[in-house]
Amino acid sequence: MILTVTLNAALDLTYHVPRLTPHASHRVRQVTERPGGKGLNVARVLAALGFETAVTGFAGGDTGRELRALLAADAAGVTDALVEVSGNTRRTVGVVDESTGDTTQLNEPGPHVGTAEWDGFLDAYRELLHSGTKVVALCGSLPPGVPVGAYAELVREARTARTPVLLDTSGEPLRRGLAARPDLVKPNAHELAGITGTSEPLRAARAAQQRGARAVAASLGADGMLLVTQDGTWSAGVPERLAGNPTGAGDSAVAGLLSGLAEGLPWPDRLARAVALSAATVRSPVAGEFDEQTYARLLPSVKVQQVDTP
Ligand SMILES: O=P(O)(O)OC[C@@]1(O)O[C@H](CO)[C@@H](O)[C@@H]1O
Repeated sequence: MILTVTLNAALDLTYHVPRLTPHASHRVRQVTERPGGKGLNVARVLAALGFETAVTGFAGGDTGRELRALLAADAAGVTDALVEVSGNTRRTVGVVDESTGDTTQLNEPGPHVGTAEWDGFLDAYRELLHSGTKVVALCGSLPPGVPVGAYAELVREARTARTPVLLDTSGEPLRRGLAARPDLVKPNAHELAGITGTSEPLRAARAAQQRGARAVAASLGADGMLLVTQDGTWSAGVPERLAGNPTGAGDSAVAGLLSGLAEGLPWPDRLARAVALSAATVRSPVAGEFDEQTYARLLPSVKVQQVDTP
């Protein structure tokens, strides 16, 4: 089983408008509601690919109930191992400007999580690690009340359980998480620059590796991905530019890397899967889903190149 953790799960609302203009009123052309937050997106993509997948994290209140009902109705069949919290699960709103394809994201902070709730989660997480979890991904922002070192703690628990662990977060939780030595981190270029102070992706990825990650997969938007590991360094991209909604493309990259890790594929094959899934997600109107035909078409055409190490 592949486990994903979303401490700050969300009900994702996506609005499509013909053109987004600040200070103006808009008619929304299309509305979608999905169970979201980064780890839920990763899990939904994995389940659609046929992997046995479970999600944990917090869910609570009316929004939490709605999120869980949507998850249960999803034909792909993600196992719900979310832990109840007293506060209300947040909503996130993505506004897609159809004239440019650009997306504006508005993310609520999430429910306050108390100390007893966090301790209860840790118990549930340990149990999941010891009951059939093959690989685990820790994804997204932290809700208020959860300690800033939470991911570092979850990485350490995974390492104690000898479960390979991937971390996808940003800022101080990422900085602290790195020091706990996760097997893989997946920052985007902005997040990577934020923690290393360098905007050149290769130098920044190596700096993140020196801070503790065994491997670093940096997503570089339309420029594809860069992967720095102890066995080699590779870059990969798709041979065409795709227009669409990029929200969730990074989560699909995580799904590609995780599935390859679970299957024991060589690093270049994991990277190819991540890049093709990420691009196919841009062609889907909402996060956590990908266009299957685009994925099947792109996967054989992904160019993975070894990067010479000086
Ligand atoms: O606030 P976070 O946890 O950083 O990000 C949450 C979020 O914006 O990320 C996903 C796209 O990656 C959306 O589905 C989701 O709601």
